[in-house]
Amino acid sequence: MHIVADENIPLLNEFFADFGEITLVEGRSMTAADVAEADILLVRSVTRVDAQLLAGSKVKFVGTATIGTDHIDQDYLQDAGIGFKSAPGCNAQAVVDYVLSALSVLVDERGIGFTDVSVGIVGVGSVGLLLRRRLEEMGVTVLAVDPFKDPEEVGELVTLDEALQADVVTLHTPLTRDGEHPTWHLIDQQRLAQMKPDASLINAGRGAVVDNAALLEHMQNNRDFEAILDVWENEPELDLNLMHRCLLATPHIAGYSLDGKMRGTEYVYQGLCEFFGLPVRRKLAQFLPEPGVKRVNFSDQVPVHQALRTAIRAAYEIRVDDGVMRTAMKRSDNLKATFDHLRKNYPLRRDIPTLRVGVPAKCHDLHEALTAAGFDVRTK
Ligand SMILES: NC(=O)C1=CN([C@@H]2O[C@H](COP(=O)(O)OP(=O)(O)OC[C@H]3O[C@@H](n4cnc5c(N)ncnc54)[C@H](O)[C@@H]3O)[C@@H](O)[C@H]2O)C=CC1
Ligand SMILES: O=C(O)C(=O)[C@H](O)COP(=O)(O)O
Repeated sequence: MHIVADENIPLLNEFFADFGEITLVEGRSMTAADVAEADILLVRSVTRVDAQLLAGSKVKFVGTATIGTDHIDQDYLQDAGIGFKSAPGCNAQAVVDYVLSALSVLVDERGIGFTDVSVGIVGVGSVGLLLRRRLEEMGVTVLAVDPFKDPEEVGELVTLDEALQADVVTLHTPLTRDGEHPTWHLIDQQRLAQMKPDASLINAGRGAVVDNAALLEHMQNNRDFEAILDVWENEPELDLNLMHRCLLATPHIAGYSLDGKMRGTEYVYQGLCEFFGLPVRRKLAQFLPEPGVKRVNFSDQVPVHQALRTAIRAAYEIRVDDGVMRTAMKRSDNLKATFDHLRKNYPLRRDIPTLRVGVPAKCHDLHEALTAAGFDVRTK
């Protein structure tokens, strides 16, 4: 069989070489000519997969190594009898780590602790639910909203109006344009006006869930309002004025831990095996390397809040990604290419649970707080 795959999918040979020859293609510029002779198409979020790309091709199966599926015309795939598999939850942990790192910066900026803020979570799926569990175990007040979920399964839910009253609102919905509760421009001028004037908005979902022009205008009129954006309306195009006004800005890398990306490949491989009725022979654990940073130790002198933010930032330091993006954009004469270059050349990062943290046996509060945040805590 012939496989055409986005060149940015990791472990392609390790997982898929047994299926046939693999041709690598640049995902964003993939054309119908690239896929015409393919039996299997493997993509990431930057390839629009629809009739325009696939009509007349031999493609029997499409896999996307991503959580999001807004780039896939699933109705077309179904009508055309083409198999499909995405990677639900593959990088949820990485996005949670991103939000925890962002929160650590926000509370530092305000000279407060994690438990001094309330967090509104919009969308309580893989990412939102994991985030909710981590935050609540850390003692943070959460106001969660999800019109499609049952509180029996995801915990107490509030209305969007109520969630928007939180100190920090973080968005984890898919991008949808129709149905009962579409998310396109869910956060618009009116909703922004409902938020506290000194609130913070985090978007690590999809750019167009926020009306970016309205957000910039809102921030120009409310100097204490902060935004942390990983995703941008119309990316890889970017409104530089919006980026400059954001407290933290990153190039759609919230989910880019090595664990998350490789897990995405594994989930698609499993879907492909199922589709063709073949046994699953490969497992991610065969290929994941040892973490670069393996252990952080704390003494009994460190306050819990300080240990938490140090450990979170040892695992993932959002300010580095923010700095790299700002510098690259400043020097760039092609913003779209720079945005994609930053993503393609993203440095190695591991999920929080891969970091072992040593704490003295007598420090029960510290043990509890770090465990709540997801670390592999050991007493020493
Ligand atoms: N920045 C990044 O690198 C990444 C971004 N994402 C984005 O994050 C999104 C969420 O990821 P998951 O939690 O894994 O997806 P999921 O599908 O597990 O959960 C999404 C949740 O949003 C809810 N939802 C839908 N419409 C809503 C609305 N109008 N209001 C409130 N809730 C609504 C759904 O009911 C569902 O529970 C993905 O669709 C993807 O677009 C995902 C991974 C990485
Ligand atoms: O999984 C998702 O959904 C994401 O947003 C991915 O992290 C995006 O990564 P790319 O597919 O654009 O490389």
